[in-house]
Amino acid sequence: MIVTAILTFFIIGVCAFVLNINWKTKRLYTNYTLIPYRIPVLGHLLDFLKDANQFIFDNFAKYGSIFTANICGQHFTFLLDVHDLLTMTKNPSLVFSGSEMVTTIFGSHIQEDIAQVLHKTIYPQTLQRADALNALTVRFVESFHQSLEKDQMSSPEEWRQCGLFDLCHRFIFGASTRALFGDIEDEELKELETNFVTFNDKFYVFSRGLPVWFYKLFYRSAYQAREKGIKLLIKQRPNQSEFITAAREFYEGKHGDVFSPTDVGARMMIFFWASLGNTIPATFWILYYLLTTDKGRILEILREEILTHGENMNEMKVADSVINETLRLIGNVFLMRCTYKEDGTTLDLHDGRQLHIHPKDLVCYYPTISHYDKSVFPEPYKFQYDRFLHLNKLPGSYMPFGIGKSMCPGRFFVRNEVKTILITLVKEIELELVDFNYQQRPRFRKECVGTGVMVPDRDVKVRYRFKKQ
Ligand code: HEM
Repeated sequence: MIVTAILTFFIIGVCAFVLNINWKTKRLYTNYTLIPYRIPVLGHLLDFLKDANQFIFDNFAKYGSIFTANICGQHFTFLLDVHDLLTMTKNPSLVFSGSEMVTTIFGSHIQEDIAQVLHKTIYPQTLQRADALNALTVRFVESFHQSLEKDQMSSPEEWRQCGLFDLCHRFIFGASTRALFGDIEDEELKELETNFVTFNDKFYVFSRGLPVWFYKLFYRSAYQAREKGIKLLIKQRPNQSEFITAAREFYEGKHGDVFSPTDVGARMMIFFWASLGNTIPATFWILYYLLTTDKGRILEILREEILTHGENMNEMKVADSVINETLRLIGNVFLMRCTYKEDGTTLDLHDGRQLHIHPKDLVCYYPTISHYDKSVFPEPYKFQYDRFLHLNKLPGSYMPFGIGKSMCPGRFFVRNEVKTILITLVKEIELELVDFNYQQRPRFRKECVGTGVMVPDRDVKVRYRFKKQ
């Protein structure tokens, strides 16, 4: 009798459990796969933190171009066929989902209407308009050369040995920060730099959108570094760029009642990180591929290009192709959208199917999938410096800077920064690898996936010296 009762309870329990899962799965994901997970509450979090790139590629191979992951209760539907991308980005009910993310990463909430003003007015006028971009580039070049001269004076013509990543950091950090934020005293710049490095090292954890208490408890020094950086950026400096001036005026003037000084500092922190966090590793990979491919022959080709066209950056087509090809290989971002419509929204997919997006679920495109698609980019794992040289326009499946409304507004500036460094390298500096061992080459830091560009897991030894003029 007792055995029968226990068995009955057991069977009812199992049925209820199975029915509940099925019901939930059916209700939410008709026709699409919610990937099974073993750990309740966390869902796929650990797989995702360990190696999100592998997680996506594995599930793409297993389930095809649409599947849903559960990360701590948040559903991410990956929509990985490039033919469905425009359906996603052009759907008026889907909006850029960065606001919550930005809140956790930088501690500053950004409302959709403010984001629109930035994208429609401030970014185009101050980072993309030719004369504003030109002025910003000139500031970068001046600052960059000032720091080079200091370095050169310390021991002219001597070889200096360092890490390639460290060198790129030195090339970019001060020059970019001063070009954007104005004349920062050396000491304050140093302080900003220390805090940037600490926060940036753990940036990937902040980008996973976990609750604030988690960061305060487990990532205390990175959290504090962010707060110190925000404090340092509240202050205005002379000669700040048109971009920073316009953004500050917008926050402090029109929205002065909404934004406290700390909020403005946090907004500045977003621009500060955005201008450096991807640029430094991208420059590292560009120089790494130039130094390790074809025994430095591409640097020779670049030298010829620069000698032929002077220093006209718009004419540096080989440099553009090198930058594009590097970003194809290392560009790494999640393009995410969500809907706030109560009944969600439905996407009509290219193959005739429909995908319903529930409110608060995230839809996510991962451009790395198309960057490594051999039907678009033959021999996708190979660095081919001239791959983009013969294309009139960039292919639709190439998007290291994002797509649509939220596309990176700094994409023109970063090209000019890199070209400044390339011009200097071919004209003024000799740079070479030291004891390079291909077996111990840098790989991508697996845990940093999705934050913009892949970060190298180790540095590469180089030496450099200034050429005799
Ligand atoms: C290789 C270097 C860079 C890469 C790969 C890169 C990539 C990106 C990506 C993928 C986004 C988000 C797009 C989206 O989610 O749809 C973004 C946003 C942004 N980037 Fe860049 N970026 C780079 C350099 C820069 C630089 C130098 C600046 C300097 C001003 C900059 C300023 C910004 C800003 C302000 C945003 C936020 C736009 C918003 O308000 O939504 N970026 N970037």
